[in-house]
Amino acid sequence: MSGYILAIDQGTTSSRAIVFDGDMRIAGVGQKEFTQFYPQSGWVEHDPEEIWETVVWSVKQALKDAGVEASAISGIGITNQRETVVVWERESGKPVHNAIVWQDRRTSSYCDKLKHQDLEETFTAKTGLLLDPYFSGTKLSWMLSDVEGARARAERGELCFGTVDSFLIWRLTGGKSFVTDATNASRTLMFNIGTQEWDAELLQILEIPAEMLPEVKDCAADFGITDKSLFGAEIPILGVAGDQQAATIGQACFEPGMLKSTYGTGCFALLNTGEDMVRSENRLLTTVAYRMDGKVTYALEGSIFIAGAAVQWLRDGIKVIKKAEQSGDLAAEADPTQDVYLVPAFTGLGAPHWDADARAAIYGMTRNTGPAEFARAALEAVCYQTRDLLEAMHKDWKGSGADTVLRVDGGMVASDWTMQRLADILDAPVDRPTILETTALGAAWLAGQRAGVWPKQKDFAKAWALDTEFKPKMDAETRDAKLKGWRDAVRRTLS
Ligand SMILES: Nc1ncnc2c1ncn2[C@@H]1O[C@H](COP(=O)(O)OP(=O)(O)O)[C@@H](O)[C@H]1O
Ligand SMILES: O=P(O)(O)OC[C@H](O)CO
Repeated sequence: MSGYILAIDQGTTSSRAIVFDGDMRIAGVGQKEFTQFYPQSGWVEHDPEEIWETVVWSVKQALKDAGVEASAISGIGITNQRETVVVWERESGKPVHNAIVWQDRRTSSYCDKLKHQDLEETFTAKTGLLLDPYFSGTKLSWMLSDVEGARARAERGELCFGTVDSFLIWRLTGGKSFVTDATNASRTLMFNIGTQEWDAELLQILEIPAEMLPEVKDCAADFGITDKSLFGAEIPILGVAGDQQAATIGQACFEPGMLKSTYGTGCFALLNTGEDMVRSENRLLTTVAYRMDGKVTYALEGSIFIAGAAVQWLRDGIKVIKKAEQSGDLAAEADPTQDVYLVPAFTGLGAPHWDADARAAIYGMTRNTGPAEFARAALEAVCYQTRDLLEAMHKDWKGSGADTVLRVDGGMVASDWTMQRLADILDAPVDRPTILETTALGAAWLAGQRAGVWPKQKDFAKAWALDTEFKPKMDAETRDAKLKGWRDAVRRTLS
């Protein structure tokens, strides 16, 4: 069998497919952006058909780029934007509504209502999550209430719910497999992360019929076989994980205490806590890092909604840069005597504040403030927020090893300026690996080791290679003053 593995990385702004060779090196890539719909303030939707088309296109392109036939692929690993809700007809596979994206805040008042009924603790105890519109459950509930006839159809078993992985597998297998994995299930607000089952009580509260939920499998499992008509050969789907969990795997954070942070549209830091379901006292999430051979490894997660999205705002919103790559150089030109802070609560604030109603603000502007200070403030905001998450993690995690370095990945880590500033603000080293497509690599590894063509966990971890270690250089006085300024700015922004 060849060692070629195909990873499908279905992200928030684009679909990507990567063919890896037997030495786990990238052999071919296909990538396509798709449309973001903003039907109302705070609402974000995707067209599932467009997601599907961009995935199929990307896979074909990646195979072409690698010069490899589908028959040479030993297995597929799928990773995806998490929490995003798709509902489709069981008969036809047709979606009944646009996908409601993880960033969408439309269920904010529904979450408040559940909180006022004192239900947050019930959800947190079972799912490790909080009552925030971010997660799938209240979004699915909204779809069943607001799409005409949907709840009755779901009760009759005519509709399927899935996160994006389930929808893609359904389509890839010609409707033969209706499955998900434990990491994606753990983000829905309906899955009990202790018992590893859909939770009847939570489904009842959210008024969701169990008939519409997929079977939950390990991250490395037999998820189905692709329909031959799609790529010219049947390929087994052998690995699935939500994108942040796939990045944790791709970064080989397999030991308790190991920590990664991914800087894409948002930023998500995951700390491996091993078999311990650590309950946060600092508003972090308890979630499934991965489930292999029926054994669950848990993580503490800090989720920040805006990271690279702040760079997009510099580019598309206030137009101070033309390309994301320019943000670091512009920030480096900023006047060091100006203390300008951006609190990027464009869609509320995630961990550790969970303030859905806060909105972004800039503080400390003078007549001399210009594009360079905006760029620095946007990039520094990501660093400060990471520091807030890591401080919360250190308080929650009593095990050893949480002082270890942070492994980083995602589009934003290409910026040396940002990574150096991150190390300075954290006062800790930041490690950037040679392979920045860590998310895709994690999904590919799940499939590759399952197919028996890639190394098992220990040898895979040994293959992790450092590109650059950013060491802190900022003096303590400067850092403390900056952190104080940031905390003041956040306090003034909270709703
Ligand atoms: N050199 C750079 N400096 C700063 N930000 C960057 C740079 N390159 C890309 N980005 C940001 O990274 C994000 C894309 O990262 P990616 O991991 O592909 O995200 P996603 O998976 O969420 O679509 C974009 O928001 C972009 O603005
Ligand atoms: O698409 P990304 O990389 O921004 O990741 C989105 C997360 O999975 C949302 O929880």
